[in-house]
Amino acid sequence: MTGYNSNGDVATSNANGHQNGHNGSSNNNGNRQLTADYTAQENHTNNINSQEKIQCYLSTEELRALRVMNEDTYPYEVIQEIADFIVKGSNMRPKIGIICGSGLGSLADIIQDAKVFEYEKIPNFPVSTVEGHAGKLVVGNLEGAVVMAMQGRFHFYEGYPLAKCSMPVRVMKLCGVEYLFATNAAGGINPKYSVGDIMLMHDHVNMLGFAGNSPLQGPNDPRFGPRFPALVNSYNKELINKALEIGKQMGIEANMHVGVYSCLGGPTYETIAELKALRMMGVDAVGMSTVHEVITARHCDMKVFAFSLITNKCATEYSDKKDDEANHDEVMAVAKNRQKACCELVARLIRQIQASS
Ligand SMILES: O=P(O)(O)O[C@H]1O[C@H](CO)[C@@H](O)[C@H]1O
Ligand SMILES: Nc1nc2[nH]cnc2c(=O)[nH]1
Repeated sequence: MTGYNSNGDVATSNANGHQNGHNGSSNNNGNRQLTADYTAQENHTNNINSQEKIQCYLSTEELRALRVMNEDTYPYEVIQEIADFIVKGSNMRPKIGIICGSGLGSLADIIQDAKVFEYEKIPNFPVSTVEGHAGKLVVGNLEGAVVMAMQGRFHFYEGYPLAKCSMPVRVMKLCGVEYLFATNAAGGINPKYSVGDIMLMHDHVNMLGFAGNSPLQGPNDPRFGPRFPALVNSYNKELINKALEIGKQMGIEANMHVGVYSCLGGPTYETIAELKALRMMGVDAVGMSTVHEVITARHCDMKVFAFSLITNKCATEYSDKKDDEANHDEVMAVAKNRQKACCELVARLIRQIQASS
């Protein structure tokens, strides 16, 4: 059920009167607090009487997320306002946009002369609710280029519609961004991949698209791009080749692959049968993000470079071993261990883009 607190924020509870969200566990900011009282509208199974006041423990971020989730689509003008806010507030016009994957937020820490915007202070911006996604937009200089980096992306499983998950890519476009660098943590399905490897994305299988869901659903605004965009050649070959060359220079070519990523809705990790099916479809790595961002970026004609950090090996055979189960702590730990290599790859590639422009 849904109710509203005194600030007009939306708060929800399930049939047992417990709040929806994270089952009482702490969110990424750890500042869970009493944020709302609301009047229960009906009897609950735990005998809370009708009209009795109950307390709702959602963090301020979660309440704001719920409110933003319930907003409708983002028209061009609203996205323009957000872009103007960022360009004016930073006094910079970025050329490269970076989306940091789970545990890869340090990609934004290497940005110099940074102007940092917390998502909750950006008008009409969603907020991050996942651990490992700090919820900050960082604008500044990296290897001679002005970049804007999202320390925290939005996922479908957080409750945001896909168009909202990838709305920041359009903000990037209207800020002046020409290149999207999207990174993610992913499970390796290709048996040749090891934990810690980097897979440069050269294609994707859009499972959410198979199910009839797209960030471009709804009326098309031609100021962003065409109604029916083509997606072959979505991943810029020149940038992939440059990254492979950089991998050699860094001495990590044995841990680098070029492969196919697939995005599932999450938040569950995959079953063995699903992983087998994905492998049969030619998928090398699986996650819960990136594809809708790439679609949105290609729709508005941005050049795309994307890679997956393989944070866990996906089991494709049945076994009783607990080790076979993916978990987010492991994902974060591997990302932390490999963040230096990921940062270096991104920095060197940006240096090359700058050198050749
Ligand atoms: O894709 P990113 O944001 O890197 O995160 C990946 O890791 C999380 C699961 O551990 C999911 O959010 C999945 O999408
Ligand atoms: N769907 C999915 N997302 C991930 N993110 C990191 N690892 C995984 C995984 O194994 N599956």
